[in-house]
Amino acid sequence: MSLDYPLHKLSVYLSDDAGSSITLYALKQAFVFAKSWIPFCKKYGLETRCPEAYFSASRNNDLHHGSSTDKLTRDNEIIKVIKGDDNAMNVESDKEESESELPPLLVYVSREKRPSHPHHFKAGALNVLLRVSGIISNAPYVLVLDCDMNCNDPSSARQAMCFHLDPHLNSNSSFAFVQFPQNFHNLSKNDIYNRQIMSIFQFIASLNRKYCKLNVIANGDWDEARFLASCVYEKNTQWGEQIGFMYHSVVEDYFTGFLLHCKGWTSAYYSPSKPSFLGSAPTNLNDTLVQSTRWSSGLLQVAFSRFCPLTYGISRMSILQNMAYASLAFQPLYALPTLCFAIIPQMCLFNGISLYPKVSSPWFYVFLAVYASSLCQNILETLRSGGSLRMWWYEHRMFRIKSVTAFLFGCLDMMMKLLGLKEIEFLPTNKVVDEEQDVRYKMDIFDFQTGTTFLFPLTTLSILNMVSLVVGLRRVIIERCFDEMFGQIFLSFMILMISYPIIEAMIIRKDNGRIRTSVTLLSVSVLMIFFSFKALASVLLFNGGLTSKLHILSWVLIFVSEFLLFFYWLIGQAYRWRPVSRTVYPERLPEDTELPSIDVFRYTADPKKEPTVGVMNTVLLAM
Ligand SMILES: O=c1ccn([C@@H]2O[C@H](COP(=O)(O)OP(=O)(O)O[C@H]3O[C@H](CO)[C@@H](O)[C@H](O)[C@H]3O)[C@@H](O)[C@H]2O)c(=O)[nH]1
Ligand SMILES: [Mn+2]
Repeated sequence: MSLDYPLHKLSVYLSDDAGSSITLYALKQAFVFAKSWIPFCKKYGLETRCPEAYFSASRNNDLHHGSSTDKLTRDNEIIKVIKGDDNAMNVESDKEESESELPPLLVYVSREKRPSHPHHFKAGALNVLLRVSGIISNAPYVLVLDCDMNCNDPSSARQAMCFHLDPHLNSNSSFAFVQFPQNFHNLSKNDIYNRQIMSIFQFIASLNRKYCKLNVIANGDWDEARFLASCVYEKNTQWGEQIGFMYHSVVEDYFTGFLLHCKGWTSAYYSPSKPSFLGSAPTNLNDTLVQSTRWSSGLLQVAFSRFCPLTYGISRMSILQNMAYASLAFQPLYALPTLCFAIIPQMCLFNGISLYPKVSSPWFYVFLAVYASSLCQNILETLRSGGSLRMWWYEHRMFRIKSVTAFLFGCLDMMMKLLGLKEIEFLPTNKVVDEEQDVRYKMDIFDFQTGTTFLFPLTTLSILNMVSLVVGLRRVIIERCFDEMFGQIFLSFMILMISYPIIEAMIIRKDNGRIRTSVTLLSVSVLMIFFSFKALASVLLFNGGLTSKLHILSWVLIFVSEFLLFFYWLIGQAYRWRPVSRTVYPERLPEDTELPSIDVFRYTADPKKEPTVGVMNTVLLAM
């Protein structure tokens, strides 16, 4: 609300998927607060206008806390307002202030959700806001902000308008959106979970609106707005398929952007040195992996559909842009080669089978060159973007960890979906910061308080690598076959270096963030069963000939994995071109520019709550 923009041209909509009375109450308080806060910001030219960020920076929390306790005491009244459908509309207006001083229009929307109707998560919430705002303010531009993001630069909307109003950029009215990079306010110096390298950006979309502005506010006729926010409204319509934000995938930002680009819309990527918006990144392993799993499933939903970038996009956009979309869509498949590299060479080392060329052979240097050059490329990129070697190492570690967990579960989700066994869901990330976990994050200590499903692959692979390295080294010393086995020993060693925090958390650590002994025991048992089964099969089924068959199979798998990695590397090259080819810097708008109006969308959801049944309110809080 305190954007540096003509206030009567802004309308702020809050979608509350949790249908929570506290949110509604907080919104009312926010409006009251805004009446004094906005003039205060303007008078003193504050740059940080998100009250929470401002007060935490100045360590003056009194005002903030004062208002929140008052929130709590008046809670019951608000629940009545929310539940009683008839009283839901609540118009508050303060006639004493002159029009230009009034805070922007503020609207609370809690859409109707019923288990029998898919609500399509965030994209569904956005589309409801598109429709409801269409009959209230119907601005030609929309600014979309997640609940865990805040505006860091009050002039951001003006800056974005520079692109939209630029006659050169928008010469044939095909300019759709300006995207800002995701920046976070809660990262630690080294960011062990590596959220910084995130590369999915969205924020401002201007879409054709289907509605013309009705004077809902004056008439007090809310039936239309209620109907638009009801769960039956979209039945047998093109919403989510042709109109609004797209439903096909849980990464609706990626998919909607992809389709807009396919349809010939253009966009700008704008990354000013002072970040325009700041969000909250997950700061523990569990949240990071939950989020990555959702993204992996959502990306594969696109990759394995008729919208696969490599087929659908190839004729509709430039080859580089298409490669960038494709490399993201297929990224979760990294799980497969990564798993092969973490299991097969180690099993072979354990059994004394050599997979890679001898150190003395010239072919060895081909492998070495490929491996070293890809590492060097990554290191250089991290250093060039202002990172350190240590950051590269954390990034590298986190990518491997995600490959064998989140990416893997994304692949499994997708397989179950293809087999019709499961629907993919949008599990919102946790928004509550756990003090203890936060302390560990700031000290670069991993927090392994997460489900066994996520931990099991990590512990099992670490133990497998540990055992095979020890057995392998023993064999090398006894049989003197260092030359043949060097590749595999080196690989196991690297994996163990990457897994160091996992091993430490299994064996040494005693704090709450350690890995539970039960998980370690489970991994050990599964490995023991696996090894004894192999020995048994070798004797009973193959008369001891299993080793040679395994040798061939291992070779094939490693070859396929190397090939897949090369394929990813190749399509991933397009990314490296993107910042250069798409970053444009806006010029300042002339002082007398007539600015268009903007509808600001914010939306929240309660991850722990079941879909709200039957709650449907569109509350006009202020005008
Ligand atoms: O049923 C839902 C689920 C989510 N949300 C909202 O969607 C936003 C994003 O959810 P969050 O839990 O913060 O997920 P993130 O992983 O942080 O979101 C990232 O990934 C999403 C795609 O998966 C993108 O839409 C987001 O812009 C991007 O920040 C939040 O405002 C939620 O309140 C809803 O309104 N309804
Ligand atoms: Mn978020």
